[in-house]
Amino acid sequence: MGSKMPGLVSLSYFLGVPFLLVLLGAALLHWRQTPARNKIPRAQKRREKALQQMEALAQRLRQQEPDLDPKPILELPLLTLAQKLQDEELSLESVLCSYLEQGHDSTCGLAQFLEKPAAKDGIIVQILKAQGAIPFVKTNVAQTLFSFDCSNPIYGQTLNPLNLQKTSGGSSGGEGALLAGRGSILGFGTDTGGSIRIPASFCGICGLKPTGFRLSYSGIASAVKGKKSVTTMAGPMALDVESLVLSLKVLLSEDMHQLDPTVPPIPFREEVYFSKRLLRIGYYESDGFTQPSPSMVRAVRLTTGLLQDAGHEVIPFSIPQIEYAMQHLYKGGLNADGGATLLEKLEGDLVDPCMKGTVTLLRLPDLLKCLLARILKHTNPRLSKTLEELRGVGTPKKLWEQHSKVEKYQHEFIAKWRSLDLDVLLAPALDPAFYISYPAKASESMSYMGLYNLLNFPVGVLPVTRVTVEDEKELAFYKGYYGDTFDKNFQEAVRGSTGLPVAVQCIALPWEEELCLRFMKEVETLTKNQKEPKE
Ligand SMILES: CCCCCCCCCCCCCCCCCC(=O)NCCO
Repeated sequence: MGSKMPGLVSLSYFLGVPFLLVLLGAALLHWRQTPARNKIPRAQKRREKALQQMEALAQRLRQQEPDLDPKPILELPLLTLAQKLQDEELSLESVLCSYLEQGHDSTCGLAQFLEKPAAKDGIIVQILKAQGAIPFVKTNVAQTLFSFDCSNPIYGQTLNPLNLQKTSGGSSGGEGALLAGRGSILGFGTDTGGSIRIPASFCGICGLKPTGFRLSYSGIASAVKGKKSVTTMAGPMALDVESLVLSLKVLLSEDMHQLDPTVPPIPFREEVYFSKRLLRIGYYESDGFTQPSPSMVRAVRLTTGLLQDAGHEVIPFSIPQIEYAMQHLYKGGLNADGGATLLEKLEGDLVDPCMKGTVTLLRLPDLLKCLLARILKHTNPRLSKTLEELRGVGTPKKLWEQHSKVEKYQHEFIAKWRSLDLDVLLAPALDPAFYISYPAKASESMSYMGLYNLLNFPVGVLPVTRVTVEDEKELAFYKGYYGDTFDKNFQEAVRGSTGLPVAVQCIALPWEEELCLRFMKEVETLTKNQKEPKE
């Protein structure tokens, strides 16, 4: 320091103090503008170190307990495991999670969110910890969470443990892969368009997207906050329905409302979950927007058949105005700000391939979006409409109009449901797992999932069958409803999936999580008793 000062003094003597100040200002500005992506190598080194530490600990445990076989423990349903822990048959340190946890980054795959460790635990984490859960890992997500792939420039792509050429799905794909690989027994994700349900479906596990605000969302990192017409929700992912039930029971304790009074004080209603009343079940095989894969149709047919044999009534249902709901209400609501918030979070970052298409379109000047939308109107109507919606709603008045259109649609949907006197609804889940990089290319197919974020209904996903050779053969004739590139990409995305899990969605009206889970349990019991399909 001492030797530098005389240099500075003599420099100021020759160049003058103002020049030095300008120089200092420029250096300061440069320091402030250091792109967020510069933090990525440091995060990668931290992960490398953490993996090495984990390996060393595992090695030590193997030496200390050479006879320990964790498989039978990790295969246990959460309920049995909890019982064994209570009875002190087991003393196990394990369990979950991907939310704000004190001292840890929650990056959403964004460089801007690196090196900003949470000051305290989020509310879900607080309650789970208080009940004895031990969060042990944070899992990978899609950059910004606005994708149903699971890849970001910091930690890379998460693969599907059931087929390494396929994605685990996303955005909560790290949880899906970890659970499917029996590396955990309970995980948590967030869902704006299927982010809990798609990884569950692609990886053959169970997931629940509750009604918005039934669980606290406080202390969950998010790239885009403030959107009201499409509800984002936190929810559990696990190996079976009972585990989802247990986690919900724990979370819906008095603590949840005390810690976050914006959450309604509705405890878990056991009487609804354990009711044996026969159900009136609506169902559909296609949403009318994305032609389902052959295995999606077969999964619904198989399940309705079993439900009917068990004495339930099944009634065909059709989705009202699906194109309007997905194109205008869902996409328009998700991008009401013209993508400004999302683009802001990507400033100075590398853009992951799973986000490139959306980001490129969002970055186009408004005039160009408008022009392209017109040009593509007849040749690619879906892309044309997307471009229109990506322009944003424009004014606060238009935003309120958008909100009220969503409310109107919700009520129309409920009126249709009520006119058929339905208890619950059965629908295809999006699957089988896509090849890597295909979620971005076949984004329209998330219509099966996004609809229920728009409606804000609770939905659970569970596997019911696996893709057969017959399903694969039938896929060769897939045309799609629009015959556009999205449809062609969907057909390519789901190819080569023989043996991979196929799920269904179990849907209930808002705040009816217990009924939704009861329906899931019924489907799980009936389909588990089925013979495995011939591959
Ligand atoms: C040439 C390709 C153009 C693609 C344009 C796509 C425009 C936007 C389409 C909207 C797709 C939205 C996907 C959202 C997935 C949300 C996943 C999710 O649930 N995330 C959880 C966040 O909490």
